[in-house]
Amino acid sequence: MPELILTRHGQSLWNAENRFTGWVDVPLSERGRAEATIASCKLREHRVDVCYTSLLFRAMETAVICLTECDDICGGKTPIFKHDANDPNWHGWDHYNVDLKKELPIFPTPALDERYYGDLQGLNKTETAEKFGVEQVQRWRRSFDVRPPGGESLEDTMRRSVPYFKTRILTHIKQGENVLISAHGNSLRAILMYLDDLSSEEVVKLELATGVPIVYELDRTAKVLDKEILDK
Ligand SMILES: O=C(O)[C@@H](CO)OP(=O)(O)O
Repeated sequence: MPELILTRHGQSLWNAENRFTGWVDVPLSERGRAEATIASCKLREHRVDVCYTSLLFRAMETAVICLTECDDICGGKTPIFKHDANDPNWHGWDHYNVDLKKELPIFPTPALDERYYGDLQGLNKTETAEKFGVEQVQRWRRSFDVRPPGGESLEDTMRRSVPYFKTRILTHIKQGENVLISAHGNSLRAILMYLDDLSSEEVVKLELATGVPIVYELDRTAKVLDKEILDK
């Protein structure tokens, strides 16, 4: 049965500093790279045919580490970035290998970018809670439909991530291929909300750890059969 592996990127430099990040393109910390390496080892027994990431470097770094640190995951294929994510058959200047069957395509797409955090981007989360109150900041961070000032709600993020997930990414699952997605706390919360059929009240409690793969087994109609969180 096809597998769908979702991984939030490893710890970033701003996760370590407890700062709102959103669309700011912050790289992984040393610990984040170690988390991605551990994720790669945990996925040793799994095989990936195609990978999707956001356009943000921390998700790309995590994808590359996952696919190359323990390269059994690629089943002998070479991971290659495909820079036109809207064209599933795109072969531009990346196409140096004559045998397409030896490529493991990685599609970066803005549909999987983190929620845009608006005016909060760059601010320290604890200081922001002291200024605006813990409950208000928690509403901005975790509620389904409340927007942080100038930013996106989870619902807004879901409007771009879930249609792309359904029309583009699930197509691979329906063809029997295994997919790795490397993305962000909130773009993945939106996709998990869809996969696990969570209500807007339930999603408030959903927290995703950095660098921990979640493996779904689906059937060819994309119905979820099993789910395992590789947090041990
Ligand atoms: O800062 C961010 O972009 C996100 C994820 O790190 O934070 P939060 O935990 O508030 O969703």
